[in-house]
Amino acid sequence: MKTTRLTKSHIQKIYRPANPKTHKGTQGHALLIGGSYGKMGSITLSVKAALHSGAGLVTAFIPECGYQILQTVVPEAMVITDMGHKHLSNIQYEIEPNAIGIGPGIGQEQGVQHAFHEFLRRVRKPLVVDADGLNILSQKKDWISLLPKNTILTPHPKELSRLIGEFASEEDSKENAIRFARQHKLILVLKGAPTFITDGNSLFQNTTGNAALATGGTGDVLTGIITALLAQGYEALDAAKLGVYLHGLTADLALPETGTEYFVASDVIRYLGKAFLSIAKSPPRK
Ligand SMILES: NC(=O)C1=CN([C@@H]2O[C@H](COP(=O)(O)OP(=O)(O)OC[C@H]3O[C@@H](n4cnc5c(N)ncnc54)[C@H](O)[C@@H]3O)[C@@H](O)[C@H]2O)[C@@H](O)CC1
Ligand SMILES: Nc1ncnc2c1ncn2[C@@H]1O[C@H](COP(=O)(O)OP(=O)(O)O)[C@@H](O)[C@H]1O
Ligand SMILES: [Mg+2]
Repeated sequence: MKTTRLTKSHIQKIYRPANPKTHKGTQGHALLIGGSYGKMGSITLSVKAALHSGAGLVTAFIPECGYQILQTVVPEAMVITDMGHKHLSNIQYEIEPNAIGIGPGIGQEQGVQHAFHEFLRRVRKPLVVDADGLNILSQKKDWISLLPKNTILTPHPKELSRLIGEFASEEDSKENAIRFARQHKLILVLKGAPTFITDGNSLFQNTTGNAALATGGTGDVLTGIITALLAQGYEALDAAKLGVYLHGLTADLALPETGTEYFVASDVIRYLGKAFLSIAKSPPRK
């Protein structure tokens, strides 16, 4: 399959600057579902990244033990807690988000698997599934059919091999991932160096990013960025392309200032403003 490189001009055709008259009610409501005891950092990073990617409202759905952490670290986010103390057990909420991201830090316990299954049976929104959400799907392959059309999956190579199996070469793995995306009508973000994106019919290769991103939590941040873009009404493939490009661009912009070693996942969020500004064709309108 022909590979299209995601250049700045390709991305500039996707990016839509905010309407000056917009308000938080029209900027999209992103719901991020994740976390467990010892892994609240993952969903906190996703939530923060969504807020810094233009979502008008962001809600976190987390196990009860994360309540104070979330409310303290990210006062801009709203929080709904699960009945489960350390892990998710029953994903129920009364809000109507425009997009949902699920998976970072949730673990794969029985109770979590059950809650995830019940969630999948009901969900009808634009969706991103990452991390342990993908690992659970790998164990329960028949749940893949419950994913809404154009759901975005964001596996790293290990998560991908759990999902579609091991192959002799990266090329074979990519070919099979493309087939998987086509068969299940999903968008796959094949994270790596570089990241590829496919909807099963076309394949895109990202051109941003560097080794500074090789640090825990940068994938959790990507989940928050893409979910926020979906919530703002970007089509799934566009949200994946724009999100992946901006995510890598933060590391490229940071590199001369931070170097590789110093850079952490929070720095992706810190440089998101500069990344958005550098793809804008003109300064933000008043
Ligand atoms: N601060 C936090 O709370 C963090 C929580 N995290 C959560 O921890 C859980 C486990 O996620 P992990 O991804 O760490 O565990 P996994 O077991 O899914 O993946 C780690 C394995 O994948 C391999 N791998 C990763 N990227 C690779 C690449 N580009 N090429 C080849 N191999 C690669 C690693 O070598 C390692 O063997 C998830 O729920 C995740 O969301 C992580 O996101 C890290 C940060
Ligand atoms: N050497 C690298 N060059 C470019 N991007 C990288 C590199 N290493 C990691 N990344 C990016 O960092 C992110 C890591 O995601 P992931 O493995 O899910 O991390 P975590 O689960 O810890 O948040 C992916 O977007 C991946 O493409
Ligand atoms: Mg990850």
